[in-house]
Amino acid sequence: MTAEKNKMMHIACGEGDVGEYVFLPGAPERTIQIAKYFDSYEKIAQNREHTTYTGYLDGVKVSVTSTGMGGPSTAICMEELTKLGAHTFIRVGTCASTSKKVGIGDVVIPNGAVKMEGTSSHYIPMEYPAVPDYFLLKKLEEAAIKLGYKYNIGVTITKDSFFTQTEPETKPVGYELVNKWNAYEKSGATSTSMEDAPIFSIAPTLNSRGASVMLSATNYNKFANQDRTSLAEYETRAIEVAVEAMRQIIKADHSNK
Ligand SMILES: O=P(O)(O)O[C@H]1O[C@H](CO)[C@@H](O)[C@H]1O
Ligand SMILES: O=c1cc[nH]c(=O)[nH]1
Repeated sequence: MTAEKNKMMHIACGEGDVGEYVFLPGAPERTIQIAKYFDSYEKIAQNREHTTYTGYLDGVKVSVTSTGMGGPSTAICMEELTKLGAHTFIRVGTCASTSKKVGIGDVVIPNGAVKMEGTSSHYIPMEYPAVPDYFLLKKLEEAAIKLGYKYNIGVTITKDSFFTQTEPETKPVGYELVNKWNAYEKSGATSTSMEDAPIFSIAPTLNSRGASVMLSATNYNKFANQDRTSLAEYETRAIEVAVEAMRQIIKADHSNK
């Protein structure tokens, strides 16, 4: 925390500002879209890439904080939220399809993440797998079924760099990137984005739980241009699944107390 205001250095939230249950979109603009699903909400803070709203779901305090893009800011965000009492994190993101099984507008719930990124290795050994919390994963799947959305459960690829995925052949190490992306695909990975592996890896080290639900922004074609205007009509699907799952997680947690 900073000395003067007792606020966390990056997310700019202080004691009592956030709930134990937190949604983690990458994009700051998505925070308000998620907060609108709360029973009530207020804007708490905005600093750098981190915007936070806090409100209530079925009487329990919950928050949404944007992580920004990629592992480093996501790690900072989770660390600071944990210091303020958060213990359950659901990423609500967008991803690209890396499989014919996933089309644009599909809901994607990762059951593991390829660590094509560097942040998780600051916490845990590289050979240790990045997997979401199983209970959270189950609740996300149940929510997708309840809401009737087409969903995929599969391995996601977390990368540190966007354009080395969308145009790998143009990069100096393209010879390696292209082969890696082909290998991940042949190994069955169904999606890619930029925050899942750090969330899955860091959560247990903070005695917390992490999982992810994403909306596929593309059809199977990692080189396609993405038309973001066509996304708006689908984006709420991942949010709805995340909110419904969080309600059920909260209910289960409280009935177990
Ligand atoms: O949709 P969000 O959560 O912003 O995440 C995805 O979008 C960004 C890249 O465009 C990366 O952060 C990627 O993970
Ligand atoms: O292509 C995409 C879309 C969303 N997120 C990514 O990381 N890549």
